Amino acid sequence: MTQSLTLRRPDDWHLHLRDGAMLRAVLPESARHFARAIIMPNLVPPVVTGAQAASYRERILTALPDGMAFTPLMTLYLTEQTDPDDVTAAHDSGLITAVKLYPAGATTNSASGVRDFDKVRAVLERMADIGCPLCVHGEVTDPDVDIFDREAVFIDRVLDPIRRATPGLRVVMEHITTSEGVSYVQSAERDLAATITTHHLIINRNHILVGGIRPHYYCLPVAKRESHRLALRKAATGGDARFFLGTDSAPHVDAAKETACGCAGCFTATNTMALLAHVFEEEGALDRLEGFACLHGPSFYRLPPNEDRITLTRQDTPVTWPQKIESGDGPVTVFDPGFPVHWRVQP
Ligand SMILES: NC(=O)N[C@@H](CC(=O)O)C(=O)O
Ligand SMILES: [Zn+2]
Ligand SMILES: [Zn+2]
Repeated sequence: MTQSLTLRRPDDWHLHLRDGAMLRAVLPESARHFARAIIMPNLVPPVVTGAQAASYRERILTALPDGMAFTPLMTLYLTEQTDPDDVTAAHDSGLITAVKLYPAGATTNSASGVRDFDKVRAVLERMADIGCPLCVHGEVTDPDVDIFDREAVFIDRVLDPIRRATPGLRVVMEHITTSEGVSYVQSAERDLAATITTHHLIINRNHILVGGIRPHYYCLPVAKRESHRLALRKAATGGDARFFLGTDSAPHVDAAKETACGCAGCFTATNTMALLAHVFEEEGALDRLEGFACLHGPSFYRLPPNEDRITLTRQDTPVTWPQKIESGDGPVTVFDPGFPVHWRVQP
């Protein structure tokens, strides 16, 4: 029996497109299914000013193949030197949708991130005034904190103090990976939401480490134990509008992943919607996929939902997708869930 599911066209509220040849290779993978995406600014060098965001936006639009529609929602990379007036101008003109906070050293290309949170206080206050959301990579970088505890410790030591000190600041905890992250978001009546990735609904830390080390499952925040994965599944499929899709699709060429010190990031743009249909079906929540992938994000960002539709169909034989995308600098491995998937997005 063929089952089908029609949804509003989804958006991706956390996406890495990179630049140059990699941008040209991965952009169609997202634009094929997604109408809009929040574009992460962690290029080398990062997208720090409004002028840099404007030129990155142009490069994305230039890389978009003819006939494809896609709206990049730009972000600025917050540094200790960020000028509140530049943020205001970029936000008021509609150029940027959010500002991204990376604790210095927390993840890929985060060296210019924030070390001393007092130094960004004025920018955060300005963002609260103008209604510009802050997207947060929520991990402490303190070497004494175990990598599996870094998200929970960040909430207590950094995020909650920032939110208390900056009433009205609208915050998205990006790519949450823990039950503590879920509970923290649920504890806030307003001004707080979280993105959840596709891969964190599928893998736990055993998938990375048992039976051999799997570099393509290594991302940051690193996948946690099974109880956390289950908490994320419950949050994503539970219908709560504070949780929405941010794939964190983060391409790295295989040579940078399959090496002694491999980069963090899972590339899921190609098969995310099929995988989400699988996950939501398993949870008996197919009717809530549209909320998670198409409605809750626009509602938080105060944007209209997309008017056009996509259709997912379920077929008896497992679907296939390319195992790798050629990037110009080498192949990028597409996330492999490790189980057969029967859903596909109708072309
Ligand atoms: N998620 C990752 O593991 N990597 C991201 C950075 C990030 O989102 O933290 C990347 O840019 O590769
Ligand atoms: Zn991150
Ligand atoms: Zn990311």
